[in-house]
Amino acid sequence: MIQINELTKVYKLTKKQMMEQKTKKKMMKAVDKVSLVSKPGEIYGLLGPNGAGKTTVLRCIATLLKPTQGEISVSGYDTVKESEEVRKRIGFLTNEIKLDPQFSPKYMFTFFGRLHGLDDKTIEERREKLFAYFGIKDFEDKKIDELSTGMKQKASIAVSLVHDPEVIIFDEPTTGLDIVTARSVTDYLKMMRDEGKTVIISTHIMTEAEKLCDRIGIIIKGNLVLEGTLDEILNSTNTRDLEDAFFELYKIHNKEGE
Ligand SMILES: Nc1ncnc2c1ncn2[C@@H]1O[C@H](COP(=O)(O)OP(=O)(O)OP(=O)(O)O)[C@@H](O)[C@H]1O
Repeated sequence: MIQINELTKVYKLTKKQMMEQKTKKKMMKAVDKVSLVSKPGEIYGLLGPNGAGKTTVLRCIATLLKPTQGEISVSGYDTVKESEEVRKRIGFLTNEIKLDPQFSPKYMFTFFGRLHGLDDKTIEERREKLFAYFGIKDFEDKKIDELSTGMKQKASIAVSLVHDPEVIIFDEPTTGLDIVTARSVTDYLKMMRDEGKTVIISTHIMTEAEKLCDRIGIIIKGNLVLEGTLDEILNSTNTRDLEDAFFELYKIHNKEGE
């Protein structure tokens, strides 16, 4: 279970960032009082456009960023005060975390397994299962550097699951993957959901959110503007699909200067 209570994250901008973003403001509020609950046995999807704050929310849950205000608990542990306990229980995937290019998927899997305190037999069993499922065996001994984007993503996913975490936090898990590989990832997420794990993902792909997520939170400019099952979202926006619902909300919540 993930419980987020009024999470606000403000970034201090460097001079370079101020120039790039053409702003005189020294602070940037990326997430504004977001509250949500992601439950075991459910896939929660954070859906939003580029820069909406999805990665920031997921990084705060994963203890990589400290909230400016608000609290987050994962399986009852506070992400700031009990970050070690949280880290033991989560599998985190993000595009920005790269596997060491010099090593192979097999080496990285064993390395992270040992880091989590697993014995070699358990690591081997998990590797067999995950590498077979994601079709990693054919390239398990190749250097990460020599792998395609899809192969790297598959290896990163397997490594993030080495300790069989109860909470899965995946930032845009299918970005850059072909349709076959993307389906194997979303099927795996469903399997973990059905095993009773807590799964939260971010996406900007409407069909993925529609098909995969049990509940969807729509985030625009750092605000969680609507949350619910697909049916609840369509009912409350009086629309027929998620894309239409999203644009209805976008018109209201993306006004300049807000
Ligand atoms: N380290 C940082 N310093 C300053 N600003 C940042 C930093 N990280 C993110 N931001 C800004 O915070 C806002 C939210 O970014 P975030 O990456 O959380 O959005 P996102 O919804 O994940 O976007 P995307 O879909 O493009 O990955 C953006 O305006 C971004 O430029």
